[in-house]
Amino acid sequence: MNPSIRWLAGAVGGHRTAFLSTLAANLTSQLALWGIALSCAWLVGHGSLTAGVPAALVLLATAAAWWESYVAHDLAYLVLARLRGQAYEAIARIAPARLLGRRSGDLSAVVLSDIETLEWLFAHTLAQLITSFVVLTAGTVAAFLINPWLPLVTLPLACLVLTVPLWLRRFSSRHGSAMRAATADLHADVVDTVQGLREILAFGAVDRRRALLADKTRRLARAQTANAARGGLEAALTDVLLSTAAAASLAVVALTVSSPADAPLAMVLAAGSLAPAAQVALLLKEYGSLRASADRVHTLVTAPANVTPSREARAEPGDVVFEDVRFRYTPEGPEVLKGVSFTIPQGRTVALVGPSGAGKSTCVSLLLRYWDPDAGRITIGGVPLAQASSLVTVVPQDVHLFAGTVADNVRLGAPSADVEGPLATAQLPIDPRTVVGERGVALSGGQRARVAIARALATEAPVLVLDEAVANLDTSTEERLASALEVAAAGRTTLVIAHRPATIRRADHVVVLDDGRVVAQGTFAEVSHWLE
Ligand SMILES: Nc1ncnc2c1ncn2[C@@H]1O[C@H](COP(=O)(O)OP(=O)(O)OP(=O)(O)O)[C@@H](O)[C@H]1O
Repeated sequence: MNPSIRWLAGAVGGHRTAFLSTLAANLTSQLALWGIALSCAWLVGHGSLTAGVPAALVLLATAAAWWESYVAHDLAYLVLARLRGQAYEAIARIAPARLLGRRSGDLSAVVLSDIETLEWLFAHTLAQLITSFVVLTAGTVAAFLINPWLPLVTLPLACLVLTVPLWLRRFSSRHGSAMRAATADLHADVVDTVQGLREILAFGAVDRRRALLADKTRRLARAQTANAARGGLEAALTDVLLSTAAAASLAVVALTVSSPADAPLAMVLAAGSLAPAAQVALLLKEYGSLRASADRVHTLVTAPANVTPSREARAEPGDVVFEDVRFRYTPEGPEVLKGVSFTIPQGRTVALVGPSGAGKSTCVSLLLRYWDPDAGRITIGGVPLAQASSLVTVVPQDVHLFAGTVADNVRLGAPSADVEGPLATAQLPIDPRTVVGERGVALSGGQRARVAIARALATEAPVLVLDEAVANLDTSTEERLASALEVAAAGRTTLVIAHRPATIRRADHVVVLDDGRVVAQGTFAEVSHWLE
């Protein structure tokens, strides 16, 4: 069995009772259906059984089918909920490092559509496969007891039917992967289009975008057509084999059953071993797409973390120290930080400056523990960052606001924090109940930046990272904000990345980075010739 499918089948282990209920209900329903056919066949042949037996079995089969549908879907959605939780944890664990290589639409396709596809595995496949094999075995044994010739014909043909999905398995896997990949690709482009709608309209790119989406839709349609054509071929082959088996069974019954009264029963017993084989073939028709989805979910959920797990100790505020920090984004990529050392004394502000690509944002990413350094270390108050990362908060360069109110966004890192105080410090005179719209579209760029500042202040973390936080503001707002930040930074250990001389001048200490190295540090006056 494919390792991803095996891993997913193992996920059912946490819901053993629901799985056993599904199995029992499916078995009861299948055996009751078989019993209906057998009792009716007996009735037709002998006329001695009362109609009460098939009627009771009909009731039993109906109740069991209803119960099975209920518990199978209960089981499926329990497992899907757990998988979604695992996918979310994986995204949190690997973000943002590994996510940088993936498109957000592709990621949401894994979390939404791939996991949803697996519903078929949990609600309609696992228990049903076991039941089909039980009914197949019982049917073959019963047929052997009544007429030893019957299984000699039906069993080889039933086994042949079971192998039909295997004949085309290579194609099924290929079609399934192509279909899931095309779905995810289209999903990613739709999400990208919706997110960038304003730019698309502003730059008159609607037609080109529509053509791109139409192209991706055609690619998906081609993958679906190929998959459906293979499914049709599988169904046709299965039908040919089943028809051959039915005709052969009829011949065996005609040649070997002496009493006409036993003939209907013999035919039903023959069908008893063929029907489960047909059901297995039908269930496995979706194998390719299930496998592709399982692979994608498995890859995400088992992706290793970028950083060692945090072990928050009772870290106290103190100096933030970078000691000979070295880092590269990928093992084969260039070294981006080549032994960076500097200190941000407790309660002071350090400005990190340097040309584009010098490694300033990388230092911030390491301080926020998106990645761990390859060598060297970062400490706060002498404690390794892994035990002190809750002391750090950030005002990022690209602010993301969630749909909701200003207060919801300010409280992102501190759910019970006071909102008015941080908003006042960030100099944002706004009603905290104001709805910000998706990604904060209802606010101006300057307002969004100030919500981000209030959000960072609300956490009361003693180490503050400002990544070009004033980039979105006009000159007068920037000046007001800069003075507000000075108040906020008082008592906090602050690292500012800024290109503006005014911001750099206000810092207590300036660290100049170039090509991943600290090339100078000191007061603004001491390093000013590096900044020209
Ligand atoms: N996710 C990434 N994967 C691979 N390389 C990266 C990644 N992020 C940044 N880099 C590379 O690392 C180097 C340092 O980038 P960084 O963003 O830290 O520079 P910076 O000084 O902040 O630049 P800027 O002022 O333009 O923002 C650059 O060469 C950049 O191309």
